[in-house]
Amino acid sequence: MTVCEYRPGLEGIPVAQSSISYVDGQKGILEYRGIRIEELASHSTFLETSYLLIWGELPTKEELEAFEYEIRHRRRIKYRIRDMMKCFPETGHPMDALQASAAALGLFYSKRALDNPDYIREAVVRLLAKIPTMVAAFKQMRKGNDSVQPNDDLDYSANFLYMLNERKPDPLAARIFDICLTLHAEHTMNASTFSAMVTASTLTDPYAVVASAVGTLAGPLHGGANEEVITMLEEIGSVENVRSYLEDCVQRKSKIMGFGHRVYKVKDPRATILQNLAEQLFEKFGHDEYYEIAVELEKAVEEKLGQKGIYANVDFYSGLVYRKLGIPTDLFTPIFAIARVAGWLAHWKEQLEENRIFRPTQIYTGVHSVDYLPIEKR
Ligand SMILES: CC(=O)SCCNC(=O)CCNC(=O)[C@H](O)C(C)(C)COP(=O)(O)OP(=O)(O)OC[C@H]1O[C@@H](n2cnc3c(N)ncnc32)[C@H](O)[C@@H]1OP(=O)(O)O
Ligand SMILES: O=C([O-])CC(=O)C(=O)O
Repeated sequence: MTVCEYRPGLEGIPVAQSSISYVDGQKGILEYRGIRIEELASHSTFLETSYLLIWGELPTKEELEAFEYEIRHRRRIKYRIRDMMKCFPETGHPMDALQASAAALGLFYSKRALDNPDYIREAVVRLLAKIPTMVAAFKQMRKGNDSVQPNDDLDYSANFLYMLNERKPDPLAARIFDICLTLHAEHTMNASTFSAMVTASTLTDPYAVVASAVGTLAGPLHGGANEEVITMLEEIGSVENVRSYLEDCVQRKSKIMGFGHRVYKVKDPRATILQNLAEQLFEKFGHDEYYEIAVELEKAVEEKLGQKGIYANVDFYSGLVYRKLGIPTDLFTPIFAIARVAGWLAHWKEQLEENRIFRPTQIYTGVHSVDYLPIEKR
């Protein structure tokens, strides 16, 4: 066996063979199953893209209709899960609520049959269907309200916005939200997907797989950055303050949220699409004062840090889109999770096809043969 050198963060070390997605970080290319993200954003829907990611091919009309139908009729969550969520502290973060609720699904659907394609499909449908309902339910319950029941007349994205805001969304808003989900659905071996795969490799249930991935996505270096971007734009406050804010960050060696990526060394192609979506929303629903600050910050970061390959990533403009859709800031990362469930499940399914438990090694840096010191002598 070849022993590799230690690389912090496993940088550049392949941990799987996968045919799900591809990134060229120098050229700014992202493909799902070989199809460019720009194509999918223009022509596909989130559920069609999820099918593509999970089953490897675009569905026929009949396959897509059947998939959408199954999901539409699995959106409701059990009253016991709703009751459990009512007991969550209302000040708790929605990502923690989502992680707990996703894990709780395992209590209800505990019979595992990982070698049965029907079981896999059932779990995929259930998770894609119920995760948005859980996110919307917590949003209502933390205000002391009952959750809004799913509306069977509405498609996936329109229904989520409906459950969130208690009114049918504008069609453009729903379409733009759906594109956001497509953009966030998958991204090769990112931290939360790796977490999902490590969990999957023990042959545990898919709810545990998704719950561990949600916990990993929550951090500010990963999916949690979309929320932090808005906090940062608030802190900057005006276009005039952008350059001094950036200088200060560089001096303090603190990270500018929504910039930098392990793989992309140019602007993330999804950031370009998200910026365009934000502009479409501003045109129809009015401007956002933070947009000019964001554009100026992107320009300043490019000038200052572009030579180090630090450019806007997917988390930089997404928050500006969600704000215009009336979504509270602390729901931005749960929305990322709603989308990334598709990618996590695609990798779960792929992992099961040729599973080996993840068990890397470590380089021990501790001591040996130390005598035990009784407590009174320490
Ligand atoms: C969905 C997603 O997960 S997209 C990423 C979302 N995360 C963020 O936006 C948080 C801010 N960005 C970051 O923290 C990083 O760019 C990461 C975590 C995304 C990638 O990290 P890594 O590949 O490990 O890069 P690392 O953190 O080692 O940075 C390499 C160099 O670039 C600098 N750098 C990287 N990102 C940034 C940033 N956002 N702001 C300022 N400097 C940065 C580092 O300080 C480091 O500089 P040095 O070599 O002079 O010490
Ligand atoms: O790929 C990564 O490291 C981070 C990620 O999930 C993404 O960019 O969507």
